[in-house]
Amino acid sequence: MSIRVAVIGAAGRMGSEVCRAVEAAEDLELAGGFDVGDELGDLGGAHVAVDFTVPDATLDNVLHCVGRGIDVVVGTTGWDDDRLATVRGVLDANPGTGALIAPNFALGAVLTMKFAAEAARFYESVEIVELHHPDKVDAPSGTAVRTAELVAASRREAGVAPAPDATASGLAGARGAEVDGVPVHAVRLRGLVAHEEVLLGSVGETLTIRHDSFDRVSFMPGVLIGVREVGRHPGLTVGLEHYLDL
Ligand SMILES: NC(=O)c1ccc[n+]([C@@H]2O[C@H](COP(=O)([O-])OP(=O)(O)OC[C@H]3O[C@@H](n4cnc5c(N)ncnc54)[C@H](O)[C@@H]3O)[C@@H](O)[C@H]2O)c1
Ligand SMILES: O=C(O)C1=N[C@H](C(=O)O)CCC1
Repeated sequence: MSIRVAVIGAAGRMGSEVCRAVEAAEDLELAGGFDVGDELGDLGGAHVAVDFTVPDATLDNVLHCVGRGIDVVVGTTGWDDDRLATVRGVLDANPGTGALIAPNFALGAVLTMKFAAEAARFYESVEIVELHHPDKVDAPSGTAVRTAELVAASRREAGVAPAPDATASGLAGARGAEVDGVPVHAVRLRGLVAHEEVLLGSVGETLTIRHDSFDRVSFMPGVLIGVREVGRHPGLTVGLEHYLDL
């Protein structure tokens, strides 16, 4: 039996790509595409809904799906602990339903986060540069925020001292935004899609871990893994790495 998939945000850059990927997959069936102004209802009888919308809309969409027992795969950014706790609460009331929320479905981006967290305890300094297309509405990227959190957790656990920084004066923003003590710098440039560099340094050496998504098709293998696996993972999962045995 094929998995029926609804796409919320279907008219957008990611949503339209997901519709194409679902239609091209033999084991999946597109139950419907939904965008602003559409009544979600039972999402066309979908087993799984995929949400690529905007940070302001995604929580309501997820609650709508989970409240009806529809598994949901979410790529939209803008999640924080309070919003995740709200989702957990609704999932507790709907046992058996699964939600996967992942800031990045590109397999290389997932590996970059993993490698960066692994490397972070060995270096004095770490900073993150994320580079995206200029139509992106949030900064820094959800991926960079998650990378910084994982890096910071790894350094905390290993007892690494804060990175050295003698800056005593400067223009606001020149040192980026601090996420969990890690400076994150956001570039918006026409021609880019989604890119991230994690820069690590100690005396006499640096290590740069870089990932580039040149095309939104790069996110589709990960999205389809999410769609196929979410039914086997009841409750809330944050990050595709948990479906990849990483
Ligand atoms: N997790 C990942 O791998 C990944 C990859 C790329 C983008 N993203 C994130 O996905 C999100 C969407 O990115 P995009 O480039 O496709 O944006 P986009 O602006 O091209 O598309 C968003 C779509 O959502 C629709 N929308 C807005 N509010 C809605 C609502 N209430 N109900 C239904 N549809 C609604 C918009 O009309 C639009 O068509 C962003 O948060 C982005 O950061 C995540
Ligand atoms: O294009 C976007 O917008 C992207 N958003 C995600 C993020 O904020 O991390 C993932 C990469 C592309």
